[in-house]
Amino acid sequence: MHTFNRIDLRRLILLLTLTVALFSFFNSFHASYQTQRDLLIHHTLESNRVYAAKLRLSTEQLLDTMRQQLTYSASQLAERMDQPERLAGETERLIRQTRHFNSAFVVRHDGKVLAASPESLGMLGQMLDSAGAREALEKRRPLISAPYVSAKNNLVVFVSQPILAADGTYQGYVGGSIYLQQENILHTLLGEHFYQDGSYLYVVDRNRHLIYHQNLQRVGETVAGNPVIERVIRGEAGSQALSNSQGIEMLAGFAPVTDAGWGIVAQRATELTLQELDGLMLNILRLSLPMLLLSLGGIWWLSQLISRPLWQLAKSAQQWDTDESPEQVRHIKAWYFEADQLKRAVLSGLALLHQRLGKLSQESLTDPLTGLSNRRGMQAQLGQWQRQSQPFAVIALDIDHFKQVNDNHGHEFGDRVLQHLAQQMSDCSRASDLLCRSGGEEFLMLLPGTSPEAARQVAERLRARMGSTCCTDCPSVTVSAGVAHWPNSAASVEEVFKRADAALYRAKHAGRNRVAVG
Ligand SMILES: Nc1nc2c(ncn2[C@@H]2O[C@H](COP(=O)(O)OP(=O)(O)OP(=O)(O)O)[C@@H](O)[C@H]2O)c(=O)[nH]1
Repeated sequence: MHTFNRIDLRRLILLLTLTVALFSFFNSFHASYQTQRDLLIHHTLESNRVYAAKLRLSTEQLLDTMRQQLTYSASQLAERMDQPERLAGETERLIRQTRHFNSAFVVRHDGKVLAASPESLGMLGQMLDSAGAREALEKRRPLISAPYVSAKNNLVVFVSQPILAADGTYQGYVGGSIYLQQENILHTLLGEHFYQDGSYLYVVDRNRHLIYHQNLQRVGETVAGNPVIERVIRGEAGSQALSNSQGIEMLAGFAPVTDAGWGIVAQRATELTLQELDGLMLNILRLSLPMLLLSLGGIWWLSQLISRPLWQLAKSAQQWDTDESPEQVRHIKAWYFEADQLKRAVLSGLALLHQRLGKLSQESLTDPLTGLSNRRGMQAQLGQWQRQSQPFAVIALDIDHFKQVNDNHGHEFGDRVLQHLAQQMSDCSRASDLLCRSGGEEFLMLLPGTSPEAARQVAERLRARMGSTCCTDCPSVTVSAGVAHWPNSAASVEEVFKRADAALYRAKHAGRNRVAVG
């Protein structure tokens, strides 16, 4: 019983295969998650890099067009610096026709504003002293200024072109302002590319000032400690995962606009990118679930199929001592090698066991000296006759003066006499009779379906044979016998044996070598 409390093979197989199956499933799920994650991050970085590079080209083209416009204006104005209407007309044209600038100016070499559009600015005739104006006057070459706060308190970037007379004399410059914190050409150019999926971009100048950002509040802000900005203002292009100035993980692509000293950064929050992955993995899980359940069912079924023969063999071990067990074992379907070998071994073991048990049981019911039944053997047979209400006669036999035989001729001789009597009993009886050595030199013959008289005759015949035929080298040995019958002599079986014993006692007392009927 104890062994059956232990975990069985089926559960072990189930445990093992389920562990392996679930481990493999989650391992491949995890690997798939990691691969998809890396792929998604790689794709986002790459698309942001390509996107930044594309906008860099667009921005460079825009700046180029602006310069061409201003170069054209400068060439038109070189000989007309003394014609205010022409100057005003040109600044107006720059604003209205090109739509590149929020305001346009023609400034004399000493900083005086000769023309300004829109007129509402009220700048005409003023002396400019802003950073952009000073820089343009000092450097006297085409310029894109760093962002600065203009005279009208706008955060601007100023693009200017020197006006040179035919002899090369510097006369001033013509330029346009881009108001960074208002609708401007950069918004038109960059804003239309703004993604709706959480991607966004910004532009910084060489001093890390934001000159374009979707959030206008941030324009003009200086961003420090951002590795991508550091790289892009060094002139590098590429992509990088980073933690931005607000501590948010970002996937950024970047490209420098070298001429202007600007850097364009396109980025998307890593978390937003990976949100797609959660949905993707859930989908994978949902799609693979039916297969997983099917596999688990298969594992359960297979584990049962594999363990069943061994379990049946193990269970049969509880009943190996019964006569039915070989038949039960034979019916076990041992469909694979090990189970088949075990079944064969069990069957041959069982055959041997039953043979031994049979022999042992035979030996336990038999008297070893004479080969007749002993008392236990006789009881077994008697029980059967009683159940069948089978009448029988009893002959109780006892060798006369057997002690003397032993004393005079030795114990071995005595044994041979006992064997001889057994032989004679056998010769005088039928196959259905039960012959038994019930004690030392006491014997019983049970004769089923035999009348008291017929039994007496058998006893008489036996007595006569013993008297005349003993061993060749020994004096004649006689026997006395008492006969009784069940149910004629007594109602109970115990009583009928007593009756036979009593008859034997009488035969002894009457002089031995005779038969008495009880
Ligand atoms: N050789 C031999 N002798 C046995 C065996 N079993 C019992 N005996 C002997 O049988 C003898 C029986 O003696 P008793 O019971 O005195 O009976 P008896 O000498 O036959 O005398 P009565 O029965 O009165 O004729 C004893 O001496 C036992 O030792 C046996 O297996 N072999």
